[in-house]
Amino acid sequence: MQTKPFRIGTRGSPLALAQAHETRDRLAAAHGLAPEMFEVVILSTKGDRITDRSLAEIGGKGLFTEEIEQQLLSGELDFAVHSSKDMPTKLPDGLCLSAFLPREDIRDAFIGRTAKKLLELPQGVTVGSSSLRRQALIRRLRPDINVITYRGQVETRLRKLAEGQVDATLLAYAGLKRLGMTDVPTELLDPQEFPPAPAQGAICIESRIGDSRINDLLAAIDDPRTHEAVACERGFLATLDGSCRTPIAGLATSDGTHLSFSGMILTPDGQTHHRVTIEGRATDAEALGQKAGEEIRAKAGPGFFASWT
Ligand SMILES: NCc1[nH]cc(CCC(=O)O)c1CC(=O)O
Repeated sequence: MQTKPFRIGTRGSPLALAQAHETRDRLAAAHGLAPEMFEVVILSTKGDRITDRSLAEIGGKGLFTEEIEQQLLSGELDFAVHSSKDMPTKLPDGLCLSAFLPREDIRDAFIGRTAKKLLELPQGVTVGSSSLRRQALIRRLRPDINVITYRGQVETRLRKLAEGQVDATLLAYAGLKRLGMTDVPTELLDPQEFPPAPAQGAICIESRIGDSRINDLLAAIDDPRTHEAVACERGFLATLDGSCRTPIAGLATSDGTHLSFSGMILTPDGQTHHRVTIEGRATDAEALGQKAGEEIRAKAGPGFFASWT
């Protein structure tokens, strides 16, 4: 029997902590354990420390996970909680994403200081976003807008907005909901026009491959439909993106038997885009995502990526 608390690794941002606490509470409930049986261990990552440059510039997504993964591999942590969206498609040897919590709302939220909607912004105003996908989607719908790179925790971004550094920004509605900030968005964007990032809104748990004691514990809170959807979206991402420099959107839904996916890639200026849709069996989720990736790559042609990467 487990006597020492399980050690859960997480970043220290308010959103990361909310996600770790939700995971702890679900595990405690599923197994009839006291919350004290789970110790939340906060780690600072390079991605948290460097906030003045875009992620693509400083080396991509691994920056939010490196330190945590080292401690998983060395056995100092039992498992780690992340936003699936922040996870590189290739994990270090020995680690896997073993469970996904039921997905939150997948939509992007628009937060306008003056205009309440993206299409109602006056000509030429400034919108802040650090996401290549959001930048390209904004430029596609509003080529007149000045999009600037804008990083930091949710709270920092909202403060910069309130101070007038930008006229509007975009954030994942899922994160705002988890922080209890449902009144912050002034518009929720239509996922057809403004499709989310692969894996947006899904919390995942990373653990050691073959650690059956921990993986059995985690299996009790895995949501299979979210797991399948995210596997498909990550398959799509992995097929397309080695560099983190391509604006990519993708969303799958699974009913447990059937899965449908739609994906989109854009040029950074938003002036060219391609879409793909695919349907199939939920058990083939990852392969379907990869197939969609191959199809959209063929549609776009070699010149598409060569034009800026
Ligand atoms: N890269 C930051 C990040 N990673 C996950 C979320 C939101 C929560 C989620 O998508 O699960 C955010 C902030 C944002 O995009 O607004």
